[in-house]
Amino acid sequence: MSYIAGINAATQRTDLNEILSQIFHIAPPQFDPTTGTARFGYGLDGRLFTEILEFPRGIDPEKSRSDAFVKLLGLTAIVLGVSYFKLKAPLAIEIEGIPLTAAERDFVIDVYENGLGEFYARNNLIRFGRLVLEAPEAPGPAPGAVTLEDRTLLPIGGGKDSLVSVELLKAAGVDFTPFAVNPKGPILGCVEAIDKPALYVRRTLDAEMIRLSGQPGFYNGHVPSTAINSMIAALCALLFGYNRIVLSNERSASEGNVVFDGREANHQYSKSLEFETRIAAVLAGATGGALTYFSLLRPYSEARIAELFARETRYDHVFSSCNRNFRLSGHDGPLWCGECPKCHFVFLILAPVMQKDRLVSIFKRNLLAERQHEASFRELTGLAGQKPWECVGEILEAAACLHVLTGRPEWAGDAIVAALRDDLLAQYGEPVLLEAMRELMTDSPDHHVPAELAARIATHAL
Ligand SMILES: CC(=O)N[C@H]1[C@@H](OP(=O)(O)OP(=O)(O)OC[C@H]2O[C@@H](n3ccc(=O)[nH]c3=O)[C@H](O)[C@@H]2O)O[C@H](CO)[C@@H](O)[C@@H]1O[C@H](C)C(=O)N[C@@H](C)C(=O)N[C@@H](CCC(=O)O)C(=O)O
Ligand SMILES: Nc1ncnc2c1ncn2[C@@H]1O[C@H](COP(=O)(O)OP(=O)(O)OP(=O)(O)O)[C@@H](O)[C@H]1O
Repeated sequence: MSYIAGINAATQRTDLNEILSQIFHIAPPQFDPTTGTARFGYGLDGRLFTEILEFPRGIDPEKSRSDAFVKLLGLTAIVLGVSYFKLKAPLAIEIEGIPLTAAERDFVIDVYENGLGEFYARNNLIRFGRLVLEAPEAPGPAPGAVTLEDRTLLPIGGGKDSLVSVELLKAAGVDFTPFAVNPKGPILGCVEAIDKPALYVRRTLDAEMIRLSGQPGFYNGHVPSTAINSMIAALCALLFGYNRIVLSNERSASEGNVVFDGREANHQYSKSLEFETRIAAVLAGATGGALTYFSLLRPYSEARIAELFARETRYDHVFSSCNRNFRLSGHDGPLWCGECPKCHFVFLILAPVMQKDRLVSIFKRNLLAERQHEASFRELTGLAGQKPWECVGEILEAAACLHVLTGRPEWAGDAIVAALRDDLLAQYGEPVLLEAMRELMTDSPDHHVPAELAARIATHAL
């Protein structure tokens, strides 16, 4: 199929001439060290948008003038741009005044292609390999090195994963500063329980972009939030002196949801090992190797993280993995909605490793006893449909956990466990489910945790 025909065949909602004539414009960002405010400007289809980041006060203006900070501010402008780009998803992206090396161009294309993979798949938009990026070329490979203090910034998401990192770092004797963008609900509750001073950034998206999203003529969809939060963390690292950003992304996040347009589209792409490798290289390149970025939990499956989480009870009534808590407009419902695939998945992986009454007291109900969720659990375990577009673990992981419960007297009679038991055995067979569970509890060597830290962590995670 020709280039034009390929676009034509798959862009059903947008007229071909319109896409070809549109350009997404990214303006040079501005940063004011006295107020700690960064402003990012975008243009699309005759409209201008502005996104604002507000950092803590007390910034040394010299730090914001370093080549490395200027470079990362530019890259952040580009990464934050995905929210505005997605309104029309044109093929051309024009970047003004932000020079890029070849490696940075590849990174940007990766964010705009694979980072938006779910968005393209769900809107049936053919964009992979077709985006045209116009940006000034950076004269040299990278700015000079910056000096950063030997300190760790730990992004906190309010869920179990970053709390497992908290406990592993504490056990290994590594000090850290909790970090969050737009902290609310469970994030604030977790940071209070962690009991360390935190670093917070306020992020304000352009209200007009939010209003237009999904209106006639405008697309809406998922954006790579971990890429966005990571770039904001990197700016904080340079402004406040941290040489290490430690993520809490599990190995299960590397599994995609569907194959679309010849590629795997992954809801959690910017939590994957592939993205971690790319962003770590870009951050190191921009800082002369001073800033490192890795996920402490990469060796672990979600099932293994659940087992590590269950060892500590102090977060039981403050944490939540339910994404309804993190809507921009806020959320005044319970910590766990109990209705979404993420609630179902987290309940399922905690059940084999937690006392039943403890788990039920966290969720305030027994989700495995509620028959109305059967379809959702069937999707999670691969008995129906596709892996949900949510932050859930691998299909076989969910199936193996459910199978474990069929052998536990306290769970075996619950409606979902009883309803899925025979279908799981018929679909996978017991040897596959048992082997999957053994493999899920075996730590993967495929990670970027520095060797010395990995060895210390492994001792505590035994
Ligand atoms: C909280 C949440 O899950 N939001 C997703 C949801 O958006 P919704 O409309 O229900 O609420 P809001 O988040 O308040 O969004 C309002 C509108 O604003 C747009 N928007 C939001 C944030 C942003 O950075 N850019 C934006 O343009 C949004 O599109 C709405 O129009 O559904 C959206 C569409 O599918 C999702 O894009 C929202 O997801 C948020 C961006 C988000 O922060 N999600 C994380 C909780 C999340 O999914 N994390 C993944 C990791 C993904 C990754 O690759 O890093 C995970 O934990 O696995
Ligand atoms: N608002 C935020 N600010 C900063 N970092 C965040 C924010 N939300 C999520 N993160 C980080 O992004 C990564 C992915 O978030 P994710 O939601 O998977 O983790 P979590 O909330 O710790 O655990 P769970 O999977 O149980 O929700 C984690 O490293 C998390 O700490």
